[in-house]
Amino acid sequence: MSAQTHREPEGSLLIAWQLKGKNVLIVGGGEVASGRIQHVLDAGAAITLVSPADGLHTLTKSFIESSDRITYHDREFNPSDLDGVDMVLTAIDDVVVSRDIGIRSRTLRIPVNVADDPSYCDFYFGSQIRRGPLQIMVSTNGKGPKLASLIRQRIEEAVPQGAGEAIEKVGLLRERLKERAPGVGGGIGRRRMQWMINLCTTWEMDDLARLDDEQMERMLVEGWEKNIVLSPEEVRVHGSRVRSVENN
Ligand SMILES: C[C@@]1(CC(=O)O)c2cc3[nH]c(cc4nc(cc5[nH]c(cc(n2)[C@H]1CCC(=O)O)[C@@](C)(CC(=O)O)[C@@H]5CCC(=O)O)C(CC(=O)O)=C4CCC(=O)O)c(CCC(=O)O)c3CC(=O)O
Ligand SMILES: NC(=O)C1=CN([C@@H]2O[C@H](COP(=O)(O)OP(=O)(O)OC[C@H]3O[C@@H](n4cnc5c(N)ncnc54)[C@H](O)[C@@H]3O)[C@@H](O)[C@H]2O)C=CC1
Repeated sequence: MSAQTHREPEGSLLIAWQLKGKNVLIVGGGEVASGRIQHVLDAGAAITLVSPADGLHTLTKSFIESSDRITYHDREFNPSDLDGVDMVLTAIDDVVVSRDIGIRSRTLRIPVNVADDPSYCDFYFGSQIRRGPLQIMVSTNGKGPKLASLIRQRIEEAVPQGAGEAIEKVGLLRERLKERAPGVGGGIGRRRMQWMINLCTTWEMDDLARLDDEQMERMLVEGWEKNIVLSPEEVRVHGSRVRSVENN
């Protein structure tokens, strides 16, 4: 056994939780809650927001006014707010009520984040970067949130400009490839994956970001069908093949 296996685990599970169409209860409407609202809206969920109107942050107010996915209640938390929700986030300035919500949520087996007490959290937030479908989260597992934020800023500077757009285009191309060559697993799966790997490793991100509809079609008809990956030059200049990568 390696030394690694003897150590107490210090991490948490990093996953991209799919919340589209789910119901999230947010208790509190201050600055921290406004950040939570943004993240949950980005994830496509519906929000029930419970917080007295006199404590609302300006950002929270603007979310309530502009989003049709927020149901707002101008009052304090009530235990029946937990009925039928898929996730609970509390960001209030009352640690007794916070912990009570944490305990009730756990009893009901609803995943909960209590902003002011990590020991009542089933999961933590992290410092996030979003560029289209690209999502990067820095977590220090509760040890140093401010440092997480500073590290995130350094990563932000290092992420290539076209990364979000490149991922968007690769996503579209993968969908079209699966339509053209359907089937799960087996030989076709292996061939599709090798072709995508060759494409992603030989093309610059900026070139991927510039791919248009017609060029994608050419890559599939003249590339995939012949088991090669066309170069950006070949894709842009129809017919004149300059360089291509064999798909093996
Ligand atoms: C455990 C966790 C639970 C959770 O919130 O999910 C948690 C807990 C607590 N934070 C506290 C304080 C601060 N939090 C921030 C900022 C952020 N906090 C975030 C996440 C997390 N904070 C989770 C772990 C994150 C990780 O693992 O790294 C970020 C990353 C994401 C987000 O909130 O969206 C966001 C940065 C977003 C960005 O900039 O990108 C700042 C800095 C600032 O405000 O500028 C301060 C003051 C400075 C400091 O303390 O570092 C306190 C009070 C401590 C006290 O009383 O002393 C607690 C409670 C406690 O620790 O007991
Ligand atoms: N996890 C994190 O990243 C951070 C956590 N915190 C902690 O998070 C908590 C919230 O911070 P802020 O948003 O800055 O506070 P805030 O004071 O701006 O907002 C608190 C909100 O909770 C509402 N509220 C209070 N009691 C309520 C109840 N019983 N039911 C419903 N709503 C209620 C208030 O009306 C207000 O809208 C604080 O305890 C703070 O220490 C602070 C900074 C970062």
